[in-house]
Amino acid sequence: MTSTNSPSSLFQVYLRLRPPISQQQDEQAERCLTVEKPEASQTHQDEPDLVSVPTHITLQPPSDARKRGVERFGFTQVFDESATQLNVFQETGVQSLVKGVLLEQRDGLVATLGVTGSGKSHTILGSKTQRGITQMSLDLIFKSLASTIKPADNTIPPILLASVAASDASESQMFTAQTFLEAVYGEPDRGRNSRAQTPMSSSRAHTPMAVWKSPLPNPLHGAPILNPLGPRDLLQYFYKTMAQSQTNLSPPSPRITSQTKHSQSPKLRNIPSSPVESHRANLASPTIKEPMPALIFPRRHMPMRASTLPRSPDVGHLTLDLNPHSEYIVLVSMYEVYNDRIFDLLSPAIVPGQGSAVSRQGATSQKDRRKALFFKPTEGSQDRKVVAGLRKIACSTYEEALAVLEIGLTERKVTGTGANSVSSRSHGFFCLEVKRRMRNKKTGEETWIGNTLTVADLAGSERARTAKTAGSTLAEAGKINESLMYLGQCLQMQSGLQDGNKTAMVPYRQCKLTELLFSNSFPSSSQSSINRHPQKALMIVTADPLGDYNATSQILRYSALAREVTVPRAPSAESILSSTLGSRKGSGGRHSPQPGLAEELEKALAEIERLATENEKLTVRLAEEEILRAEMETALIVSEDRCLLIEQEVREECWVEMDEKMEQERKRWQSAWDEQAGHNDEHIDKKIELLSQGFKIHQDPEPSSDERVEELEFENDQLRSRITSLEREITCRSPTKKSKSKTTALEPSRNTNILGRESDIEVALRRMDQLKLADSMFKTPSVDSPGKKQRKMATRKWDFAPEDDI
Ligand SMILES: Nc1ncnc2c1ncn2[C@@H]1O[C@H](COP(=O)(O)OP(=O)(O)OP(=O)(O)O)[C@@H](O)[C@H]1O
Repeated sequence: MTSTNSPSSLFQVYLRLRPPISQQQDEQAERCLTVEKPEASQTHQDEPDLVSVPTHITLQPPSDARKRGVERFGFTQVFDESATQLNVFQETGVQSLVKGVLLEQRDGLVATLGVTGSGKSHTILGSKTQRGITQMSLDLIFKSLASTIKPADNTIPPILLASVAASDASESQMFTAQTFLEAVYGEPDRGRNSRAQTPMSSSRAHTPMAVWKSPLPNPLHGAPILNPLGPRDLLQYFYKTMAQSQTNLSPPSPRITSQTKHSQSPKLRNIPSSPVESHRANLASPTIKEPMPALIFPRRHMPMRASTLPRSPDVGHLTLDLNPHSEYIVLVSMYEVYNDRIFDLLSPAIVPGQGSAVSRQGATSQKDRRKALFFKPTEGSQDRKVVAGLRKIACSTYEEALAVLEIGLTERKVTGTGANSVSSRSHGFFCLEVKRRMRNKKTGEETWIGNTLTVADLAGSERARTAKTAGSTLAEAGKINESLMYLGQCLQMQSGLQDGNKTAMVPYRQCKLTELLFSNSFPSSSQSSINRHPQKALMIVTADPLGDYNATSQILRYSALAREVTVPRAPSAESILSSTLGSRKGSGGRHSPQPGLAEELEKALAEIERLATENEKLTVRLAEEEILRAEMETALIVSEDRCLLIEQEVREECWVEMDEKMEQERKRWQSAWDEQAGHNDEHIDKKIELLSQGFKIHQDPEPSSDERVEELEFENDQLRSRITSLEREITCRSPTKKSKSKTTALEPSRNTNILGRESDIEVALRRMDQLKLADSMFKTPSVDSPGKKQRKMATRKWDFAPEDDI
């Protein structure tokens, strides 16, 4: 087993066991973790002569599980359930990390890793009664800086912040806590007192915040627009204000010289006391024309509960001695790694025109609206990677810092509500940066340099895969599993390698989480960074001894500095035999084995011994194979998640592509259709034109009355002659009806007046029809078939049917 206290490890790894939440849980659950008693040689690193600390635990598989080997894990130190928050703070060496930040120009990093519910947040952020590592570190920093942190009224003047911002290498935006808290809560004085609730409070934020350019109208009611105090803005503003009032300062150089920056100078008395005032003055000033970017925060309503702020454990006795003549400033920033991207927790999501709450789910239903930040070396930080573009809040009191922390935590919670779990959807990073004013003795230029203590609360390795349905939930679960797997690989590599190999061998560039945790752990290779020390880091792994065996063993395998598999020794055959013989002796009082029997017994014993050893070896191998299999299973799950993600992305891409093609095709068809319709219209228009040209409407001239009379007389004559011919015909055909018909036919002809003629004609026509009908009825159907006759009748019917029916 490798040494668990290797100074060459990039991370010191501690294990903390969580006490049972209730007595019932303690009684019912099966315990899988046991802390081994410390060996004499295992002593605490800071107090080698005094304390022996436990460093190993054994993980016992549950009784109902298949036969598995007992695993033994080694850590820098193991804290059992009785360990207090202060024990953990002191014995993990967080104090030495703070010392590194304040005095040794060394970054520090504390991270917690563990299964959901194992106590990560409790360790890092505490509870309503107990402070966590973050609060204790903050308190220690502020207590140590008490004599140096100025001014006395705790108001950071803009000029001071401007000079800090000017020398900041991370392209950040800086606010004073007063300004920031005023933006969030709307009451300038509340932030000065302790507004901070316990970080464990369950309050939820409203809307992720929106950034707007001043002087655009504010779309959110009651939300103030504030000066963000970017370095350039601040300096520009400062010099412009100076010029406007009474000073004759020259334009700013990138570095601020000592003569320009004495806030106590009488020349600077008219500087607005806060950035809010600065901004108001700026807006009021006719000489300053450039619109400055501004920030909108939806107001929050959180009850002030100073009395509930936990004050214990107290870390006053750990205070560090600093040079009282140095000047320091504390900057708090927070970010989270969500879906392998970095987001600022103190910056709002950009949701223009939206004043209501926007959940993470809502945001991710399209794309995450927040701007992802880069972790990179910058112009001012060539050899050290920084998260660029963060919002940093300058805090002058412990309470202010806690209030800012509370806001960031609330943002993290809110953004995590898209799925079911709140805290485990992202890895949270809280950065406490302490900068010291430095002056170049030769040039008189001054700058602020500093280091950061980062506290990271990593997402729990819960069974996210059971919740991976689709979309953002799937992506979240996949990314968490993936990042934790890479972290496990890095931790395993870092503990087993010598210093020289580490940069090359630790695979920390695989995801954002490992990049953030490991990038600054290696000594810098650049010439310019002779003074930069690699960061000092520690990992606190939390575990519930009564929790799920599989999840716990996976985390322990990822994180332990050393690991081995042991098999519980079966009682040896000899001991069984001797005990059996002993018992026989005891019962019978006499024992005299025969020599042949004894020999046989010896042989059997030897054989049993051999078999037992072989069995033991095989069991160890089996256990190792089991572990390998479990690791492979994890890798497989991660790969499956990845495949699903890729598949989903490909599907989405295909969908988008198909949509585009369909749209193109639709447009093509539409234009062809329009073109064709145009042609048709043109064609028809031409035809109509041609036809209209060809048509000449002819109207007969109205006949004169004489002509009309003549015409009628002519018709009359014709009809009369026709009648005559018809009468003649009738007379020829039917002699019996001759006289009658003659009488009937001739009767009207006797009527000689003109009116009588018309009725004669009518009568004649009616008779003709009757004759036609009679004629057809009397026709002999000799040759025609009945079918034909029927058809004829039908035809007649057809002839007589009213026109509408036809
Ligand atoms: N050392 C401890 N002493 C007392 N209570 C504890 C301790 N550790 C954890 N707890 C309690 O256990 C519960 C779960 O702990 P916590 O919320 O810290 O888990 P977590 O690992 O952060 O879970 P998640 O990943 O879901 O955020 C809380 O109620 C917490 O107060």
